[in-house]
Amino acid sequence: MDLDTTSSTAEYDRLIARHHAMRLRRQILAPAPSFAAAPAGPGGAPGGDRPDARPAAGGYGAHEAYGAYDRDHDGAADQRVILGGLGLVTPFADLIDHLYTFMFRRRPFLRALFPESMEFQQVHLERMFEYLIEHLHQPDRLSSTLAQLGRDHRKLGVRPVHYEAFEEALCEAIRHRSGAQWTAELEAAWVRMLRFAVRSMVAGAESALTEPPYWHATVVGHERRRADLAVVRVRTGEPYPYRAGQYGTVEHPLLPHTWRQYSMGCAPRSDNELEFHVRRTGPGGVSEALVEHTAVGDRLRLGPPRGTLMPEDDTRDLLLVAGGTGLAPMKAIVEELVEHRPRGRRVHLFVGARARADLYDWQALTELGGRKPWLELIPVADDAADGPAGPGGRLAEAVSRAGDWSQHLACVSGPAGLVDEVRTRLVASGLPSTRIHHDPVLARL
Ligand SMILES: NC(=O)C1=CN([C@@H]2O[C@H](COP(=O)(O)OP(=O)(O)OC[C@H]3O[C@@H](n4cnc5c(N)ncnc54)[C@H](O)[C@@H]3O)[C@@H](O)[C@H]2O)C=CC1
Repeated sequence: MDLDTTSSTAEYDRLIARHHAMRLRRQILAPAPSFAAAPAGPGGAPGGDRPDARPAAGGYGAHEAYGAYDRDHDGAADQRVILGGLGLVTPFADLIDHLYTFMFRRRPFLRALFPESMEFQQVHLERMFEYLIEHLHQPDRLSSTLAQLGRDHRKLGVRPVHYEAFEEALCEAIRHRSGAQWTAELEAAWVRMLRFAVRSMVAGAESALTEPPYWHATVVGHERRRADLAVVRVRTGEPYPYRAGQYGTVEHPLLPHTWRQYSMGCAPRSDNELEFHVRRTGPGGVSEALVEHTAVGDRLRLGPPRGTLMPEDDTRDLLLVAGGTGLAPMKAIVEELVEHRPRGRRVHLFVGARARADLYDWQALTELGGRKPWLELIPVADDAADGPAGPGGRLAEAVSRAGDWSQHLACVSGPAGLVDEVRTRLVASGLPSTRIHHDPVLARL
C-alpha cells in the first residue's frame, strides 16, 4: 500500500491525495477566521521513536477519567496541527487500510463485528475523518452529529472498549504512514480529536438506552416497479419512532453487518408499517438484495431513524425537489402534510426522472395529491419536452425556471449532483442557503 512506486496508479493516488489535502485546507481555512489566531497545539518531539504521545486512555466508558482532558481541548489548535500534517497521513484510504490491518492482526475477534466486505466501511471512515477535521473548530455542531452516530452504532454491538482498540490501531497507522516525519504533536492532536468524537458517541449511545439498538421488521409487500427498482413495505415489531423525511439503516439477512441508508417513503402509521424505495445500484449490495432477493415474510433489521430533512419550526411555503428514489422522503413529507398542515401553507413538489417511464410512484402521488388545492405536483422528465404533462429537460433547471422561490423553505433529495445543482441555482436566485435542506451529500455519517 506504500506509494513508493512508479506505477500510474500510484501517480494517480498521489495526485488525488494532494488534491484532497488542498481541498480540505481550503474548506477549513475559508470560513473560520478564529482558526488562524488559535494557539499552537502541544509541542512534540520530532523523530521516529515514539515517546508516549497519547494521553492516558482512562477507558472510553469512564467519562470522568478523560473529561478533564477534554475540557482543555482546543479543537481549532488541533485542527491546525492535523491539517499541517495531512500530507503525512493521506491518502486516508491507505491510512485506514493500515488501521484495520493492525487492529484485526492484534485483536482478531473484532473482525466479527464488521461486514465481510470492508470496502464501504473504509469509505465511510474516510468521510468521517474528513468531516471531523473540517468541523473540529465547531465542537457543538460536531458533538450533536456524533451523538446521533453513537446512538446508531448501538446496533453494531460496539462497546467503549472497542474504541480503545481503534485508537491504538489509529496511532500505529499514523506512525507507519508518517515514518521518520512522525511527531508526538501530530499523534496527540489526532488522539484528542478521536477521543472527542468517541465521548460524544458514547454519550449519544447512553442517552438512547431506553430504545432498542435496532428494530426487527417483516416484509409485508414487495413491488417490483421497474427492472431495477422495488418499493418494499415492512412492518416493525415495536413502533419505529421516525418523523416524515427521516431515513434509517437497513440490514438484509443475506449481508450480515452491512447496513445501508434508505429514507422512509411514507408518514409514520399506527400499524407500524412503512415503505422503502430501493434502486439496485450495483451487484452484490444491500440494494440488490432488497430489489432481487426479497419476498414477503423475510425479516430485516432497521437501525434508529436519523436526519433532519424537514425542519419543524419553519412553516413557510414549501418547495420540495425529488430526483429518482429521492422521492421517498418527499412523499413521506407530503403524506404528513395531508394530515397536519399549517393553515395556508402551500407546497410545490417537483419529481424528476431520467425518462417519463421512470416516474415509478406517480400514480400513488396523484392519488395522494388529488383535489388538494394547496399542493402542486410537477413531474419533470429528462427525455421530455415542455408540455401539458409538465416541463421537460433537467430537473434543477425546470425548478429554477418555474418561479421565484426566494421566500420559500426548500427540501431537496436525490443524487448528490442534483442536490448540488438545485442548491446552487436556488442560492443564486436569492433563497438563503440556511433555508435549503437536504441530507448530508457526501455521506450520511
Ligand atoms: N432511496 C431513498 O430512500 C433515497 C435515495 N436518495 C438518493 O437519491 C439518488 C437517486 O438515484 P436514482 O433514482 O438512480 O436517480 P436518477 O439517476 O434516475 O436521477 C433522478 C433525477 O436526478 C437528476 N440527476 C441525476 N444526476 C444528476 C446530476 N449529477 N446533476 C443534476 N441532476 C441529476 C436526473 O436528471 C433525474 O431527473 C441516489 O443517489 C440515492 O442515494 C436520496 C434520498 C432517499
